[in-house]
Amino acid sequence: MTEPTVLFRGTGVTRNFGRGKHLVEAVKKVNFSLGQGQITTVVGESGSGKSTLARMVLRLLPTTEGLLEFDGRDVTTITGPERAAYWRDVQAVFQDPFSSFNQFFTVRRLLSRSFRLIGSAAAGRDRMEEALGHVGLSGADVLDRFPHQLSGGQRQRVMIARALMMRPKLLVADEATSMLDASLRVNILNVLTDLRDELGMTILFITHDIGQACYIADQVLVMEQGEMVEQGAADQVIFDPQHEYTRRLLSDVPRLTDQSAG
Ligand SMILES: Nc1ncnc2c1ncn2[C@@H]1O[C@H](COP(=O)(O)OP(=O)(O)OP(=O)(O)O)[C@@H](O)[C@H]1O
Repeated sequence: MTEPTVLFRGTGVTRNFGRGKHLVEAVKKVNFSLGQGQITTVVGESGSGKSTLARMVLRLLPTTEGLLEFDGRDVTTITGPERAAYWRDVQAVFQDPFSSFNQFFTVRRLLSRSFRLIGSAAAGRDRMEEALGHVGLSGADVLDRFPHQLSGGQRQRVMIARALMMRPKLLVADEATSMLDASLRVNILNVLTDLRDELGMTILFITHDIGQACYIADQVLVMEQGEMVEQGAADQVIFDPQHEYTRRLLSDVPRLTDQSAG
């Protein structure tokens, strides 16, 4: 198989919090790349630095050290209009879809807020329908509903649609399925693999659950206490893990090894 084009590359990426006795090295000199059109998952236990890494990729958190390159450009310290443009190309979906919703806004109103970034209301409406279609929802079904009238899975699909309206090149999903029950979780994972297969979307998927990581990933990055202890093609990491920590994570989900995860 030919190597995919690299869309995002992190080199020596480091993030510390606090100092002196209170220093926390949340992410330590991590090197990784995200292949265009691939799903890369970052997996690790709570506190391993996954969200900190995701927030640096999203440029929501400055790096302490290291280089971030997107589409061949150094984006490590971009600010102002350059960063605003970056946030169109790189969109995020977070854990709790409820928290991002104003309970008194319909889905239509929530999604309409992106229109000004798209240019015109007419173009925005087209994109809204298109984006809802990509996540398997129809406007007629959800646009006039309020958040409490949607299931958790529908809410998360609306949030993915909102991100897709910007036609991002990279979608970062940080524990985007962890508040959903198992069947809805698989449904969202399938939405993400469809986005990869149909749109060629590049996805960075963050999870503490190696079962989910393996279910959707092309590439798996394993983090332990701020370090990236293992990375490789999903099959290689699942069936021939090199690091003890990865083996331990995998041993918690024995059924994975017969590829029946879900
Ligand atoms: N703003 C902050 N100030 C101080 N320490 C922080 C901050 N954010 C994260 N940390 C610390 O950095 C380390 C990594 O945290 P991070 O949230 O990135 O881990 P995680 O793998 O995403 O965990 P979880 O799955 O629980 O979200 C932890 O020790 C955490 O306490």
